[in-house]
Amino acid sequence: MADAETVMRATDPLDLSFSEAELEAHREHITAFIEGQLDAAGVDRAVLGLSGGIDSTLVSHLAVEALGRDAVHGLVMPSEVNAADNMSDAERVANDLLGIDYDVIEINPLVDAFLEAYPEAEGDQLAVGNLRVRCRAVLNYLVGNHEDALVLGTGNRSEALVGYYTKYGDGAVDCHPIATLYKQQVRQLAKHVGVPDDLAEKTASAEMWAGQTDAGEMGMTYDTLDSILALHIDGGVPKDATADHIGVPPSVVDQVREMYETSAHKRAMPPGPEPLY
Ligand SMILES: Nc1ncnc2c1ncn2[C@@H]1O[C@H](COP(=O)(O)OP(=O)(O)OC[C@H]2O[C@@H]([n+]3cccc(C(=O)O)c3)[C@H](O)[C@@H]2O)[C@@H](O)[C@H]1O
Ligand SMILES: Nc1ncnc2c1ncn2[C@@H]1O[C@H](COP(=O)(O)OP(=O)(O)OP(=O)(O)O)[C@@H](O)[C@H]1O
Ligand SMILES: [Mg+2]
Repeated sequence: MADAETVMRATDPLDLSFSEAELEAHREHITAFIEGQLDAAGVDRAVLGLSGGIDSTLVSHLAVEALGRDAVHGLVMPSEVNAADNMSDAERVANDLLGIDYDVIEINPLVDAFLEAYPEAEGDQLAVGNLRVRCRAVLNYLVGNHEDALVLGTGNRSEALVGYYTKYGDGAVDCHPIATLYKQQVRQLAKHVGVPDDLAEKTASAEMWAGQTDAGEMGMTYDTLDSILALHIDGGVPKDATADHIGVPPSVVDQVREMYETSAHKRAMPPGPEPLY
């Protein structure tokens, strides 16, 4: 077991790679966190969406380590825009890797019902994509209420810092077990705990519409994003020095800062006015 003294953070803020001791420490830290969250809530079950992507694969794996396979319920929730191989990967994770109970729930009828109620949004790619994500959140909480289970989030530090998630969609959860990890560290930890490489190295996609990739939409890879977040946003290194260090134009650093600033509302409780009295 790694203790605090053997787990030294890298001194180079650009070096986001963990040592084996650090990976083991994160594994223990996160499993203890999951267990602690359930204990504090007085429940002994957890539910989460399984997309076949690496974030949900890692969180479900760590949840099973923390709670045991009988305590974790997976929901595979395909829509018409999900790639079939991602949905079969999600079932592979539930069946072969973890051996947990899971349901496959098609969300198209739910999405269609909303669009029948409000046809004006039909064809609005982002609004309908967010609707798909929020339909899954409703199902997570339906199961969570019914089974007395907490809803586990799968958001990582990279997504949280730039608001790359749907407010009250995949952001609607009871806790965020991998919130401290940049995306590339999610992949490292996944490999460390035994997730097969083909899953750990998969191209990240929100799958809110057909063919969407995170890197395509954000206009940069997670490696670039992570480096800018670590140096400039978390590390306080000035824009030009960050751009030089990473080898990107300063405008890319500006873009990340703008995403960070305009998504501040997603990282805060909804505000109300100060008390009048
Ligand atoms: N300043 C402000 N103060 C308070 N609230 C503010 C606000 N600005 C917007 N808002 C509210 O926030 C809403 C916009 O936020 P939101 O509804 O989330 O929508 P939005 O941020 O526009 O879109 C979600 C983004 O996250 C990405 N995503 C979503 C889901 C999963 C993943 C993934 O990686 O798997 C990625 C998706 O591809 C897209 O780029 C506005 O309609 C408004 O209601
Ligand atoms: N089709 C789906 N079925 C069930 N849950 C889903 C589905 N699509 C998305 N989710 C849930 O929404 C979360 C956010 O999606 P996101 O794409 O950020 O993560 P991921 O798919 O696990 O990993 P990656 O970012 O590498 O694609 C997922 O981790 C999962 O919990
Ligand atoms: Mg995904």
